Amino acid sequence: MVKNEVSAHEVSELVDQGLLLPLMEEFYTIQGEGFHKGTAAYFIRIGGCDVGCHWCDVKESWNAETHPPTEIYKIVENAAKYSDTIVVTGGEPLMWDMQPLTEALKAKNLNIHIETSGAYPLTGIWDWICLSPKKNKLPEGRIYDEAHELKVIVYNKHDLIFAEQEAAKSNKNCILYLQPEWSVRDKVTPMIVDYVMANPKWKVSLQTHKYLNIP
Ligand SMILES: C[S@@+](CC[C@H](N)C(=O)[O-])C[C@H]1O[C@@H](n2cnc3c(N)ncnc32)[C@H](O)[C@@H]1O
Ligand SMILES: Nc1nc2[nH]cc(C(=O)O)c2c(=O)[nH]1
Ligand code: SF4
Ligand SMILES: [Mg+2]
Repeated sequence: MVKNEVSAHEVSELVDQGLLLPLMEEFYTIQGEGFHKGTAAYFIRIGGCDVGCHWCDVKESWNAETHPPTEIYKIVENAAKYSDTIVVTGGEPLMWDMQPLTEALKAKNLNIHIETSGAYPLTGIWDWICLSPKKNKLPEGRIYDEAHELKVIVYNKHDLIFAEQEAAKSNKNCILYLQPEWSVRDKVTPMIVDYVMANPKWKVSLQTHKYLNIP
């Protein structure tokens, strides 16, 4: 091995420690969904997810092996140039230890948000947690107490029952959103509208970036 070159074993240890993360993409855009929709933010998309939502709109993220292990300090240095609001998403970011990345972002005084299914234990320091639970791999533990918003994706009417079950587990300040699954939006959006008018503790969330044709 050439001097300074890191072995595959060392890479995997650094990934385990959260010092390298499989980076799929990063982009500056407008947060399209949920409470912070309309706010400019820099997105960091970390690869790897085994939750398996059949309608997932980023299936290319699932296989972590296809995304290069990237030094968190490079990610942070770059992110800080664009925005003071950073959204960490994936893939499922909580598959990895988020403590080092979020500490490094905080050292730059950035606001850090996460988009997560909660399928893995909560790590990291967050200013905003968007929990989007999935039936196939339910969240566990303290994330229900920590989440600022609960965003349930509605693909069919049973998802409204699931949404109520998940809301019952969430903290009392958690803001509740129903978001249409994109491919069936024409069918489920009217159902969500009726449901929110009948049950106004819920709010509608749309994937507004897709209407705006931005990333
Ligand atoms: C791609 S996921 C990545 C973060 C994390 N794995 C999660 O599911 O929360 C980002 C957000 O997009 C939502 N989402 C994914 N596919 C969608 C679709 N087809 N329609 C609507 N929302 C979708 C997820 O529920 C989540 O809130
Ligand atoms: N503009 C924009 N807003 C988003 N909100 C959550 C997203 C995600 O994929 O996590 C997302 C995304 O991919 N783009
Ligand atoms: S948990 Fe998130 S990234 Fe994983 S499959 Fe579901 S929507 Fe996609
Ligand atoms: Mg998205």
